[in-house]
Amino acid sequence: MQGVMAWRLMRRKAFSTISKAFKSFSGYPTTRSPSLLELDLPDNWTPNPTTATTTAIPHFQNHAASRQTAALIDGRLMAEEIRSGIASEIKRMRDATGKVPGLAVILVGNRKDSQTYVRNKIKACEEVGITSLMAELPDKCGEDEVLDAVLSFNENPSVHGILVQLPLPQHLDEEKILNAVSLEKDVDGFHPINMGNLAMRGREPLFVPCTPRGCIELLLRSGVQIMGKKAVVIGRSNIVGLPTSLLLQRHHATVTVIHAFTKNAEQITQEADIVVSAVGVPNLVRGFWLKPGAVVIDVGTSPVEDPGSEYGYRLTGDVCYEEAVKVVSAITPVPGGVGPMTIAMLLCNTVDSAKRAFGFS
Ligand SMILES: Nc1nc2c(c(=O)[nH]1)N[C@@H](CN(C=O)c1ccc(C(=O)N[C@@H](CCC(=O)O)C(=O)O)cc1)CN2
Repeated sequence: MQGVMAWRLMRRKAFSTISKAFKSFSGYPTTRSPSLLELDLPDNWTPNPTTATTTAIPHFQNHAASRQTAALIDGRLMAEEIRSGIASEIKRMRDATGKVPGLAVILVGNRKDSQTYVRNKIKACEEVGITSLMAELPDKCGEDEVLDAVLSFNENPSVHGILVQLPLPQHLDEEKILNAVSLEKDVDGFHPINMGNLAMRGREPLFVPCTPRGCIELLLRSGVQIMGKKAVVIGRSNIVGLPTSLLLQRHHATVTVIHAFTKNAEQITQEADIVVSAVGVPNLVRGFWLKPGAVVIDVGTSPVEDPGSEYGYRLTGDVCYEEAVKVVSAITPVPGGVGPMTIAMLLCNTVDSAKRAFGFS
């Protein structure tokens, strides 16, 4: 009896010590485990100091000698086909319902790249028959102004898709703003509930994020079998790496995610049948990282100085293209691979949303 009492006393004391320890982490409710959730470290990749032209790698040289050349996965062409299908679908919708889909875009600040992407999205909408609305806000605007724009588009029945162009200026709370987008109109698929449904088995997200959906479409339309394959996703961002890894799992691949803290990234990637890279580090993935015959989807698009080109720079992927083409069986180019598919998938998501709203199939 005494033993039981002593054990109970000990247990109560231990519990009180643990809960005190939890409470000492300011801001953490006691139901959360700090050791599990606190380690949010940025992925600061160290760019590869070598380039394709300066370092010879024996493994790569072997393949270079065999002059194997990969098939090009043409994202521009596929996106064009998809856009033409969408245009017909919208015509059918307009004929049947008298209505067309509407997309609202929120652009904050004056980043040149974001302005270009938004311009291209609006042009793509026009071409297929989607009505577009735009809220352009200055770099220094307050969070309330952005939230007001989101809320007014949430209420607008002629808007079926809302997107907030990322990245937002630093002073704005991205999480709060993205959470404010109506789940039914979140055509980027960035809402945490949508992402949660994407992650869970047996659940269906309302929208699949555009770039990850584009990556899978590129694979499927190229006849690449995903089921049972080893896939490596390089990068774990919320908008590309994470949802792409979830989608590949949904297609029954065995997925490994590589990030800035991964040891032996090269060896892990060497085993993959499918490699999707989305870190934005030019030429990070060298030819010798890749398994002969693998399929590569390169999401990275970094501007790299190039005095010889028209604008003084050229867009470069994460994968060293000149080396990779001699090793793999198929690869997306940069530009002209994933980028155009991102916009095509945005149009698809907007049409899907309008169909749901109109009860049209
Ligand atoms: N709200 C969002 N913000 C951002 C997303 C997104 O999906 N939703 N993705 C990226 C940017 N992006 C779309 O917004 C995007 C990037 C690149 C391309 C593209 O077509 N690239 C071309 C090259 C274009 C050029 O020459 O400059 C290519 O790869 O061929 C389209 C869309 C971050 N923000």
